Amino acid sequence: MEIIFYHPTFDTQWWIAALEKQLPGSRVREWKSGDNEHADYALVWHPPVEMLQGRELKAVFALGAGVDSILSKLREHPEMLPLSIPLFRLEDTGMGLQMQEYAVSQVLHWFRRFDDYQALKQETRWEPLPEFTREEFTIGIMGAGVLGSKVAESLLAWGFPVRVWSRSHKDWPNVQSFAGESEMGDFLRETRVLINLLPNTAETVGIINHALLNQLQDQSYLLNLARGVHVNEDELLRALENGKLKGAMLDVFSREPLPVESPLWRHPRVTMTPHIAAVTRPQEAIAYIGKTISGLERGETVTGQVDRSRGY
Ligand SMILES: NC(=O)C1=CN([C@@H]2O[C@H](COP(=O)(O)OP(=O)(O)OC[C@H]3O[C@@H](n4cnc5c(N)ncnc54)[C@H](O)[C@@H]3O)[C@@H](O)[C@H]2O)C=CC1
Ligand SMILES: O=C(O)C(=O)CO
Repeated sequence: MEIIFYHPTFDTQWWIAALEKQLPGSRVREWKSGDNEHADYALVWHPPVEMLQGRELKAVFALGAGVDSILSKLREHPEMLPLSIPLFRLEDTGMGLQMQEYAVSQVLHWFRRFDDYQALKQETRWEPLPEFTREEFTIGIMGAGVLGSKVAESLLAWGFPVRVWSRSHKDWPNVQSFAGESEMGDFLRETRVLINLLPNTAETVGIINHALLNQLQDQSYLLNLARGVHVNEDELLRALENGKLKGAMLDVFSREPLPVESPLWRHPRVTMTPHIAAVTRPQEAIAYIGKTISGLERGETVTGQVDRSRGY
C-alpha cells in the first residue's frame, strides 16, 4: 500500500516512520512537487492542488478536525478531489481532552471571579465579592459533535447546568438540547457562558453577531474554540462595551495571526490564545488513521468521513 504525506509544519520523517510501523507493509513517502507516482491514500494539511489532482486514491485524510480550509480549496478547484474519493477528518484523537481542559479552566476562572479579582489587584483593592452560583451559570454549547459532547461531559462533571444547540436534538443525560434556528432564542435566553464548537460552513459563518449576542443574559461570557470567522469581531467588542458580555476568551480569529492593530489585543476583558485550543496529537491521530485504513481495506464501515455537501 502506497501512502503520500504532506504537512507544511509537522516533522514529516517522524510521521512516516510512525505510520509505517502502524500499518505494516505500507510504504509512506513525503509528497514533493512533481511526484505523480501511484498512491492509495493521501494524508494532508493545506495540500497543493497538484498533489491530489488526477489521482485515483482510495481516500484522503485531513490531519485535523476542521476541514473548512480543504473544502474551500475544493470549491475553487473541484478537479482536485472528485466526490467519489472519500475525505476523512480526525475525530477527537486527543483533541476532546484538550478542549475539556481549556473549557473547564476558563469557565472556573470566570465562575470564581478571578477576572474580577485580577482587576481589583490592579487597583490594590482587597475586596471579597459575592459568589456566583451554578444555577446562574448555565453553559450553552453551540455544536454538539465530537468535541462539543466532550466539553459538555466535562462541565456537567463540575456541576454546571449544560445545554447544547446543534442541527438535531441530542438525547444526552442531564443536558438540555436545542436544535435549529427556531430554538436558537430559547437556547440563548438562559445561557451565561456561550461556548462555540461549530464547524465553519456557509450557514455558520458570522453566526456570533449582534443579533445573537443580544439574546444572551446581560454580563455573559463567550468562549470561541472553533473558528474566528464565526464571530463578528466588531459586534463582539460592542457587546463588551454595552454590558451584554462581561468577558471573552478567544482561541481563533478572523485573521490569523491576529493583526497587531486589532483592538482585541488591548481590550482588558478579552483573553486570547493563538489557535492552540486543541492540536493534532500524532500518536492518537496515527492510531485512528491506521485503524480506519485497515477497516477500509477490509471493506468495513468506518467513521470520520466528511459530508462534503454539508460542509463538515
Ligand atoms: N481551536 C482549535 O484548536 C480547534 C478547533 N476545532 C474546530 O471545532 C469544530 C468542531 O469539531 P468537531 O466537534 O469534531 O465537529 P463535529 O462535526 O463532530 O460537530 C459539529 C457539530 O456542529 C453542528 N452543526 C453544524 N452545522 C450546524 C448548523 N448550521 N446549525 C446548528 N448546528 C450545526 C453539528 O450538528 C454537530 O453537532 C471543527 O470544525 C473545527 O473548526 C477543532 C479542533 C481544534
Ligand atoms: O484540527 C483543527 O481543525 C484545528 O483547528 C487544529 O488546530
